[in-house]
Amino acid sequence: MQEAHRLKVYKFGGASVRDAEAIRNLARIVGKNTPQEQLLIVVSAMGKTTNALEEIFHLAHAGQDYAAPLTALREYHAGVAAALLSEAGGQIPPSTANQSHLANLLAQLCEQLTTLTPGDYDRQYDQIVSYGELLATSIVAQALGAHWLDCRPLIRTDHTWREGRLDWPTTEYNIRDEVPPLLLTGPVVTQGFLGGTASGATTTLGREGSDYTAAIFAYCLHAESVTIWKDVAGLLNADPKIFADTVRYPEISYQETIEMAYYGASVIHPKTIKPLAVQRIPLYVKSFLDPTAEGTRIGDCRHAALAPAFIRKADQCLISFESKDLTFISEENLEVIFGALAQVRLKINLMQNSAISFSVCTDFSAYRLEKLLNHLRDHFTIHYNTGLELYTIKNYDAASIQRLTMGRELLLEQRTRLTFQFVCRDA
Ligand SMILES: Nc1ncnc2c1ncn2[C@@H]1O[C@H](COP(=O)(O)OP(=O)(O)O)[C@@H](O)[C@H]1O
Ligand SMILES: N[C@@H](CC(=O)OP(=O)(O)O)C(=O)O
Repeated sequence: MQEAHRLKVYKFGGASVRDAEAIRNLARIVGKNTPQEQLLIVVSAMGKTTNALEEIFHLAHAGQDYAAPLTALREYHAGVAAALLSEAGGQIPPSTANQSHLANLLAQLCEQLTTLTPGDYDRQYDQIVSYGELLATSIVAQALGAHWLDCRPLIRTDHTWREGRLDWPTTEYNIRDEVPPLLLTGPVVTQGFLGGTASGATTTLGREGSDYTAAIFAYCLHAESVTIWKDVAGLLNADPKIFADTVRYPEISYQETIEMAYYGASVIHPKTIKPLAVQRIPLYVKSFLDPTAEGTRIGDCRHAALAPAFIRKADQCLISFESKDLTFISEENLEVIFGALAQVRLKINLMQNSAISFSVCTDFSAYRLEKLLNHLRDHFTIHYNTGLELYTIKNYDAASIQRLTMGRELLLEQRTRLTFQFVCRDA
């Protein structure tokens, strides 16, 4: 077995491959690599394709007409592929094999949509929504003249549809067996977000899970570094789409980053950091709009006190459970509540206990909430509020709390030495 030395892993998300010009920009970034460096390129679905596929799947599963969004999706991908070929000025050789690869994938998607059956929503979701990454990588591999690698037989997961849990030993064995020889022949392009079960069904790793895929490959191949190319200057102290006056962290530790991702900083998928930290592989967050700019280095470092970080999680639900007979919330009650939350797969973002009531803040899902109520309404009196926001300030000070809480009615508030969190109504 050959070891991949001096391997870099690049991850390009939806925004960086949203149209032909974006893919040409990607090709310029990749072209800066020296021949001594091997490159594995992980690519997400183009633009908002995953949302479009979710909508198509939802309509198809409900037996409704999905022809219009499916046509739009086909034309979008075929249009980008055609633009890359026609405007390549001879740089990208048209390959019949690759053109038919894309056409085959589109035909497979159409075919699979006609075979959906009632029920079994999450499993069928994965079989359809995964086409976003398959299509995008087909186009990008063609544009780069790179090898197209199907990651699904390599990244082995269990049957937790829409959030496949990794079988690390099998995945590591598969990747180390298959990928190093391919890397010797030039850049390899593969899909983010996808995995496969032992029986060959497709799984997905959770929305925005392509960053995690990059970390999985980097871990298994002992990569030198991972770079995720984003539309921002690096890891900032807040999402610039929500907060004004953001500052960039030039360097930040794995631990700070994992906490920011956990609290909801959507720039990095929360599962990305651990595999990299275990092997001390640095993670660079860089701007595909300004590729030579410094960006952020995430690694094993010590740094001075960081500027407070502001994180908002929207679309939250606050659920409170009260014992029906004024008995205290006990460990036995909590066991029942936690068990039910795990069963319906509602994740706790914040929790608080008082004498006869226990409150949890979770991402809102009407379907999962209904299932939870069915499980627990005989045991507890349950109240819930939807349309809420959860704010977290990491490394807070008085001024940052004042800035964020001013004029807001707080429904729940909690602070530790370094973290201040509150739930309030959606502005
Ligand atoms: N702390 C943060 N620093 C930088 N960007 C952030 C932060 N929190 C949220 N974001 C958002 O993350 C976006 C980039 O992540 P994402 O949309 O997942 O990229 P992609 O899908 O292209 O991989 C930015 O456009 C920004 O709005
Ligand atoms: N395409 C998937 C996976 C992903 O990670 O996408 P992005 O890298 O664009 O966030 C999603 O939208 O959830």
